[in-house]
Amino acid sequence: TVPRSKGLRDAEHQRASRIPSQFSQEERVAMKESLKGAIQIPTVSFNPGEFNTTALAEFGEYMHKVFPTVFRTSFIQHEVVGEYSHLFTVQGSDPSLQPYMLLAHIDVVPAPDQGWEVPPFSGLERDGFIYGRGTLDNKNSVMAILQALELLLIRNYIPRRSFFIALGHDEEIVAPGSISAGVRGTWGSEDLSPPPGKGCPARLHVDEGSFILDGFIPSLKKPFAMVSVSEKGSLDLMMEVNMTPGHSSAPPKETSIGILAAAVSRLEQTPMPNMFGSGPLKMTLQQLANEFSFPANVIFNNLWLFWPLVSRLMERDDITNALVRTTTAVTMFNAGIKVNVIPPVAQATVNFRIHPAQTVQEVLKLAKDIVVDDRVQFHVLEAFEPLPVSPFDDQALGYQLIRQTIQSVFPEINIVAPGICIAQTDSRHYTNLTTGIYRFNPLYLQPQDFSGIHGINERISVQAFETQVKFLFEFIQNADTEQRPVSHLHEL
Ligand SMILES: CCCCCCCC/C=C\CCCCCCCC(=O)N[C@@H](CC(N)=O)C(=O)O
Ligand SMILES: [Zn+2]
Ligand SMILES: [Zn+2]
Repeated sequence: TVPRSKGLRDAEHQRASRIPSQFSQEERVAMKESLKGAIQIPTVSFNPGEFNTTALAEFGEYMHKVFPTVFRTSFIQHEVVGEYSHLFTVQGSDPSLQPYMLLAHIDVVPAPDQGWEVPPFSGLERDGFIYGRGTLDNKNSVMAILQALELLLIRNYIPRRSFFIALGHDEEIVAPGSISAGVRGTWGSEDLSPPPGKGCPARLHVDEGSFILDGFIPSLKKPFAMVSVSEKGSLDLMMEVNMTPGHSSAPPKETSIGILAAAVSRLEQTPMPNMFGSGPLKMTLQQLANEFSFPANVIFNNLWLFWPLVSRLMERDDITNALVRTTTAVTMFNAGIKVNVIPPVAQATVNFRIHPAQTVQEVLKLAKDIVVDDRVQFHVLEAFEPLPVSPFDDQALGYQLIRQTIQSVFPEINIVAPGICIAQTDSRHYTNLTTGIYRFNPLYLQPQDFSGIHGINERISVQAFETQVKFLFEFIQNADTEQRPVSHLHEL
């Protein structure tokens, strides 16, 4: 017989208080319409201090309108932080259980119309998909978290474990002093230590930053859930060349633009070293090894022998290349004042995403050694070291809760593997609060969908959004456990 594992709760308790994640047709229509309404509010972050404040204020009112029960429940405290971020404190019935935090962000990156099949802030539904900026990054999470809570409350749910919902308005802005995630203002300044009365630091923390990945690795037969237990660092480096302006009829051998363009070209043509094998990727691939078809399964089960081949193969694709090295992206270039004036200054900004085996300083030095031109000045605009790896063993409550919820909501997914987020998330601001920081969006993601994030035709299927709500509906209840989850039920 299958030994009855205590699991997260014993069966009797689960049956007595578990609320099934089944939604009426009316609720399903309402949740997708709520997401569409959220997408239609253009909460765009442009640059530090440059937000669409009208849209951000409108979004705050919109949440009140579509989630009335959340806002009128006595054990839920809502605070506006930094004018446009929102912190919900959901007080559980058992104060001995450490709280956790769900994180998402309201702001989105700009979306020029060109290239979009539908206007990027229309929220139009087409062929089962809702299109718009923020459908994957990250209004889907904002709305799914609040929608799940609203549906639970309507069903008289009372949480045992307290939790926070932190909805930031400046996640897409990387700037010194920004109050990313909005909660920083609540928790205090840099140290993020919770003020009195906010309870003990969060026990775990779930944010955007990975997905159920489908089709990212050739010869990997089926999709798998990657829970990002760390994230790459970042370095925003502004390079500048200054020269005496003059008449373009008698130009110098090189202008500031030419000097800087050559420096930038050298950076682009000299990739940072391949660090395969010195980060979480090797562990991810080892967990996936038996999911690959022959001969890949032999290769990934013998990385001690085949790692040089694998590291080279990973370089071929932009996304998997981002897993094996620090990436270099020249994202801004500004220079010149008039066609007949020698340009006094040229500036280029390079966005490095730092592999966990490197540091900001190492990347900065490598960049200087590649540019090798004293006329190019280096200005560090913003930098974050790669994050520490969060625990993902059987005793790691956060990881196991995510894993358990994946297995119940996505029974077809039989691999849940730890990995690294190639982008940055607001979770980097919370390392003072917990070591259990996990990044996972309960959505299938295919490579073509990834190109919609910060790109064109960002979209989410209606079904995927409904399942995301279901995941959170289940996760919040699963988090009520007071025991450590059993990560492996005994098989027959
Ligand atoms: C071995 C398996 C293959 C792994 C493939 C990974 C595919 C990509 C998966 C997830 C990437 C996560 C992207 C969503 C989060 C993006 C959050 C974001 O845009 N952050 C900003 C924040 C900022 N302003 O810095 C960013 O620029 O990173
Ligand atoms: Zn995001
Ligand atoms: Zn983003």
